[in-house]
Amino acid sequence: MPHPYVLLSAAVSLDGFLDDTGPERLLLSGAADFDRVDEVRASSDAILVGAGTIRADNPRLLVNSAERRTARVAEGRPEYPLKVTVSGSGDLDPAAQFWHTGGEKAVYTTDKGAGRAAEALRGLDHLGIDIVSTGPELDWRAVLEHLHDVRGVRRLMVEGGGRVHTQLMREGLADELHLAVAPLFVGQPDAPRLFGPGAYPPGRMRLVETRAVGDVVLIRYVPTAPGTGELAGAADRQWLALACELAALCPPSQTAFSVGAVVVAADGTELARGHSREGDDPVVHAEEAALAKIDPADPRLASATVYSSLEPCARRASRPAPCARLILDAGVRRVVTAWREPDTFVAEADGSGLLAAAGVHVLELPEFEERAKAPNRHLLG
Ligand SMILES: NC(=O)C1=CN([C@@H]2O[C@H](COP(=O)(O)OP(=O)(O)OC[C@H]3O[C@@H](n4cnc5c(N)ncnc54)[C@H](OP(=O)(O)O)[C@@H]3O)[C@@H](O)[C@H]2O)C=CC1
Ligand SMILES: Nc1c(N[C@@H]2O[C@H](COP(=O)(O)O)[C@@H](O)[C@H]2O)[nH]c(=O)[nH]c1=O
Repeated sequence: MPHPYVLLSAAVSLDGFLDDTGPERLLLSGAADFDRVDEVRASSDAILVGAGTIRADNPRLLVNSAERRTARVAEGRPEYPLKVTVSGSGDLDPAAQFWHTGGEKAVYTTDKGAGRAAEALRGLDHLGIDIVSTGPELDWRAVLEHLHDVRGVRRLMVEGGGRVHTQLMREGLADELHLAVAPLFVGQPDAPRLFGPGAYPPGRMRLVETRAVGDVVLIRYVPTAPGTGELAGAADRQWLALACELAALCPPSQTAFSVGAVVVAADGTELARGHSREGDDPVVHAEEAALAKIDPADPRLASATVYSSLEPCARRASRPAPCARLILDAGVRRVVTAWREPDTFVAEADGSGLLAAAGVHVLELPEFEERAKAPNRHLLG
């Protein structure tokens, strides 16, 4: 199921803290950085914070710039983004500024927390606060799916705190991290940290930007490590988007699809990429071209993911082995595709079925189907 684009935003001290232990919120950002945060808020459909941040900071989470609010309205968007919180306990203070400022509000909670939250917020019925349970436990995927499908959220800004950021990062659900590093120390071992201990996606994230904002440095990273098994992660979307871009590089053809493929190790290292008819080979397929660039003895293949804009082919006349076979022979156990092969050239090709029958995890992300089809429009009736 599609998710919103999830952007984690946080300001940290040089020693990695989100706040100090004092009663007041620690201002890590300076004026210029708070204005940058305001701009990101204005570009978002919803802003999420955990119930811990509501208790600690009593935030308003507004778009403060009148010009930015006017621009949102001119674009047909609500003046303020939807405000979202998560709470397991349902222990929410009805006097918190969160409820009394800005746009619409939603609470995601558990079956147990939903009753407590409804009770706590009973006096605020006129505000139409939406309380949604995801079941006995808080299920982050269910939260994101509900925000996307029911609330129409396409871009979600998450402003903390540490427990929320840690879970979204660990579960591979963050599409982007905005880290503002402030030139000061907290030095208190009990102060809240940005990220707690636990099992995070392996490997290194990809740096997409650094920028000085006053005396603060903004660092933007995107994830690279593929999801595991049947679960799609944020990095899967980045890699599949790249595969769709590679499809646009294919020499044109009236008799074959244009497809892009990338092979990525479990730690997010790109092993190889390819596209249809690349180099001097007029019939080579994208997955075939990419796999040919990797040593078959490379031990990373067993835990790698193949991203292909079109499902790997199941039969072909121009080569002895179809791409589904090549993937199995390479020992790859996970494939992510955007588009099922239509009957244009081969009737009932079912490369995905062939791979799944051999125990490979095959994921289809239909939100990329239009991008995968784009360079093939002339072939589709
Ligand atoms: N510098 C910065 O950029 C920012 C700093 N901060 C700081 O961070 C601190 C707050 O962080 P933290 O205490 O980690 O709080 P969070 O804002 O991460 O909220 C944690 C709360 O969210 C709910 N929650 C989160 N995940 C789950 C789950 N899986 N199941 C059930 N409930 C869940 C729980 O609510 P419940 O208790 O109701 O069950 C939990 O106590 C504050 O000191 C604040 O100043 C916050 C934001 C940004
Ligand atoms: N302290 C801190 C942040 N804290 C975030 O800002 C929220 C308060 O928002 P508002 O009440 O609208 O001003 C707070 O709850 C937390 O999410 N953010 C930053 O970019 N830099 C900072 O230094």
